Amino acid sequence: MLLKPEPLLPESFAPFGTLIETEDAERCSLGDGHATLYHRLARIDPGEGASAIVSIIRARRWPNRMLERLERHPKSTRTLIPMTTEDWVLVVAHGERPKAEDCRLFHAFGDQGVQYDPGIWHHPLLILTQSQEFLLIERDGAPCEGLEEITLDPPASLPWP
Ligand SMILES: NC(=O)N[C@@H](O)C(=O)O
Repeated sequence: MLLKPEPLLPESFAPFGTLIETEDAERCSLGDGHATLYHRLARIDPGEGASAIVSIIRARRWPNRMLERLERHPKSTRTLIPMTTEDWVLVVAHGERPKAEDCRLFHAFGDQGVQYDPGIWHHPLLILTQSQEFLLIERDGAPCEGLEEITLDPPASLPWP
């Protein structure tokens, strides 16, 4: 199943979580006008009894165009914000056991981050360069604690080599 990229817009991403970007954000001037604060871009939900932590993921380019699995983190939101300006892409899906045809492929600009709602299926990070770092705001715990995975069989595929 060949996925077709869609632009990452607040309304198209809303069923999966929150798009994090400065456009249309409430803002105020700081430091005598030398800075602008873009306020409350997302609200973190670390899940019951947990706190949120900040981590960094260094993603490497996916080795081929075949996407064979999805993952989810049922207990908390998961916030991913690129630390460099390169565009990137993301794949998300709804449902208890989504199939390749349920997957949506979004093309994100380098100044767009996302916050997945708890339990939203997503593919591991997909970047367009060799390596890119992302700030991750996640539920405190051991790395990958609570991660669930499913296999996409048949796989979904990216529309580029
Ligand atoms: N493996 C990987 O890139 N995972 C991320 O999507 C994440 O949510 O941690």
